[in-house]
Amino acid sequence: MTLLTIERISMRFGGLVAIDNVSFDIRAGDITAVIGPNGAGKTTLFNCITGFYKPTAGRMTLRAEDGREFLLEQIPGYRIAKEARVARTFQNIRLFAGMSVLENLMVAQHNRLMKASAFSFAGLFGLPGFRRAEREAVDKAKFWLDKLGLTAQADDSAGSLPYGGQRRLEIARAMCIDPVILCLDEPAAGLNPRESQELNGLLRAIRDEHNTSVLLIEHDMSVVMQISDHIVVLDHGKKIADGTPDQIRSDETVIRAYLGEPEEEDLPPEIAADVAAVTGAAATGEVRR
Ligand SMILES: Nc1ncnc2c1ncn2[C@@H]1O[C@H](COP(=O)(O)OP(=O)(O)OP(=O)(O)O)[C@@H](O)[C@H]1O
Repeated sequence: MTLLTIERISMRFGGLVAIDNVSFDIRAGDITAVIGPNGAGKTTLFNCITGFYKPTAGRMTLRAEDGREFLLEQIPGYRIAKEARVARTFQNIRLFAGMSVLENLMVAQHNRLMKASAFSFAGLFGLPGFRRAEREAVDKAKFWLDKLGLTAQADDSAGSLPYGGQRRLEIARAMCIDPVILCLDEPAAGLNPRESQELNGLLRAIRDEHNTSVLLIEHDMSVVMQISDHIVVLDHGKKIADGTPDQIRSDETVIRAYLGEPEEEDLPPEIAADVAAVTGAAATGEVRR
């Protein structure tokens, strides 16, 4: 079933066209990756889907399980998280650094708690409905702390967690809104190989056990190729390919976008490794442009 249809989305910044007429579908239950060289428009596309930007043109239709449809380009950003249940993390981590790890997860459930407190009255007097909602919020926070291996740090300040822990906390916070789509902007950035493997397992579990589809931007091709069901490739704001990891690996246009036109000199090792991961070629000096 198609969960989100992106139709002819464009985003201009003055004279610069960051996204140019891009269309694709996100199926329910898939891990979809958006990849492409630097400046391809990945983050801009993410910002459009999650309501941080309003696209200059195009339509994004999210179909909820209950049959409701949300036109994401039309509704205010806060409703995209609250009602359409599209959650995100950021390329540069954005936690409440001075709050505890547990408090960060409680803040994420603020909307639900405010409603249960009848916007303060039931909360002030500790009425049963509010107390139940509060217990459920704590239980949910504890569930995700456990799932992400952060239980022992629950009372530590979020800012004191090591980098990998902060990345996991951002995912836990996003999961506390029970998202239908979890949008992750470079979740493997800065992780070591072990943490990167753990992330793969976590994202598969989120897809398989929590009825949440995953949309990720990622430069780490070992993550993308191992876990994605569907890959969309952008280059200079345009979609140049869309398919399974195997289809993307052998797509000539994608190989050219990463490789450039053939020349004699060797690629720098870090680019050669990226190209090799996309194409399946050996990550050595034999990859040339
Ligand atoms: N707010 C903005 N104002 C002006 N130009 C912008 C803005 N945001 C992005 N751009 C431009 O849009 C283009 C696409 O940028 P974007 O960050 O979406 O690419 P990206 O694929 O995410 O790149 P990277 O992999 O380096 O993060 C770039 O040329 C960028 O400079």
